[in-house]
Amino acid sequence: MATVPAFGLRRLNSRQWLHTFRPPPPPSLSHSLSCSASPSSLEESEEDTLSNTTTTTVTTNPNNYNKTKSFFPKRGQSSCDTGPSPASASSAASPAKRAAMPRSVLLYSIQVQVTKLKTITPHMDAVEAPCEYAPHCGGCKAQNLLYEAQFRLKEQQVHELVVHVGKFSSKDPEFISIMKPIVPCDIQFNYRNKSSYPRLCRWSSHLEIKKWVPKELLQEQREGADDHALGLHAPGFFDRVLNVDKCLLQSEPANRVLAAIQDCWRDPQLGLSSYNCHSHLGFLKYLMLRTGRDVRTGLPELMVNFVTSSYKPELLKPLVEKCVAIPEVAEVLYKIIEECACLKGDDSEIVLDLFCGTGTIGLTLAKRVRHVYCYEVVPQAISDARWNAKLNGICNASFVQGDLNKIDDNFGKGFPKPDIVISDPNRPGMHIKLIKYLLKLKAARIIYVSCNPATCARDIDYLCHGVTEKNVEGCYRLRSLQPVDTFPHTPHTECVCLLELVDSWLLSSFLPYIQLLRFSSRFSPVL
Ligand SMILES: C[S@@+](CC[C@H](N)C(=O)[O-])C[C@H]1O[C@@H](n2cnc3c(N)ncnc32)[C@H](O)[C@@H]1O
Repeated sequence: MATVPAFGLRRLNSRQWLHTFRPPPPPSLSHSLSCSASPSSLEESEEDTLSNTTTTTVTTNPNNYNKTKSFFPKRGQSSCDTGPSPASASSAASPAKRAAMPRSVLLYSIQVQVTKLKTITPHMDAVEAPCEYAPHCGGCKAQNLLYEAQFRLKEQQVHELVVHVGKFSSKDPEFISIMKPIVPCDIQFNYRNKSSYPRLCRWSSHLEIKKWVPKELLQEQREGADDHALGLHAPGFFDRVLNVDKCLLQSEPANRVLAAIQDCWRDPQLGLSSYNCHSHLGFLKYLMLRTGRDVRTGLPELMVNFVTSSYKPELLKPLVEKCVAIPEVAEVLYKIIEECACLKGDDSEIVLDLFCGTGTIGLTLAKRVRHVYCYEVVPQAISDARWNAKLNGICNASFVQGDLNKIDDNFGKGFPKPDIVISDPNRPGMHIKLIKYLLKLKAARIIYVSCNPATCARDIDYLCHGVTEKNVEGCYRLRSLQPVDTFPHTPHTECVCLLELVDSWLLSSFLPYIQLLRFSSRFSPVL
């Protein structure tokens, strides 16, 4: 991922994976990292000038990128770099910023040390974050950026990655029709249907002994406030939890359940203790809220999952009684996938659904195809997928549990050649073994769904252009790339890419002409 919009600042994430697959990009691909900085070594007048600009240039060559760099520049942090070349200065910085840059920045290597951070002028797209926890939580860092600016940045990010990492030319006239404009999210809040992730992730709702308190509230805390918290991880701490009564991203019903639990779980009469991850003492560990819909009735459903250190369901009974359920689901992504699949609808096609999770994509398509073969590594997801198929009365879907990073030559023997492959990997993207397999399989169409535009760009590059270092030839053509903003106020963007096998693309492009030729030759002896 190239840049993350936040507070008018831009951060360049680590692109460690590039080391493994590609040589570093040429210097022309460097981007700039914006941060407020006061170089203490510069003269007074220059310091003033520079602190009024907002730019310090740091090259994004992955070899130079310091993985431990924090999201925001920190006091005392220093970075050593060459000043922008006249070329990059002219392209990367606005004329106003360029004019404000001291000459030394343009001509010499500089070391910048951050001594003071101060917002001089808010970014023109800055808005007030609607969530009271935004300054402390860190879950949705882009909340105080105008939503329109958020999704434009995401669109630009996908575009840049597809050009620089995917090596598609933006000058190619066809590229304009391939790159679709981003689909913004209709629901900018309350869209999240799951509010719990692995332990180290800040988005888990945790019950832990260590309550994290913002600095300004420390006094209040010392004056006897409760030291237990149910909420989200404080940024950068695995053992501190910021108490949260409401999260604007999770669904309204999930918030109502959270409020009901917050209301009573500390009641001493219930005898509930929160878990301490250091001493391993305590009962309540995690709370997971998942919003969904009953597939038979379409009625809303909310799953509330308490993770405890021991099995004592009777202790949870009072909390369970407090919980209510009303859901919300966003289905736009599945509609786009279905459109891309362009199914004939005559029950003749075979679909291979890779990384199927609980089978949602495959099952959405199953009623219009001959058979769907689905693969997934998590056994529980496979049994849920089978259950989903049963509930929906779908008999033409098979689910296989297996690790797609460890496929061997036998992979593919269990199903006929698919017409369409759906691949929806998690953030690391597809393993090279799977890419090689797909290039050998040569299905007519691949729909690549991705939650990480960087690995998506890499994988479509491999599928279309091959991997020279590995002697692999690409055989697909990118037909469309649709970014979808499924997670407003966070840096995440989903992409749905349609790739067509070059042979079948040529055939479908020239088929009308071939038919015309045949038709003409039948009626015209000249041809
Ligand atoms: C982005 S989710 C896809 C979810 C699914 N397509 C859906 O719409 O619900 C990625 C899925 O890939 C699975 N996965 C991750 N690594 C895998 C691997 N090496 N082999 C097979 N499945 C894997 C994850 O468990 C997860 O369910």
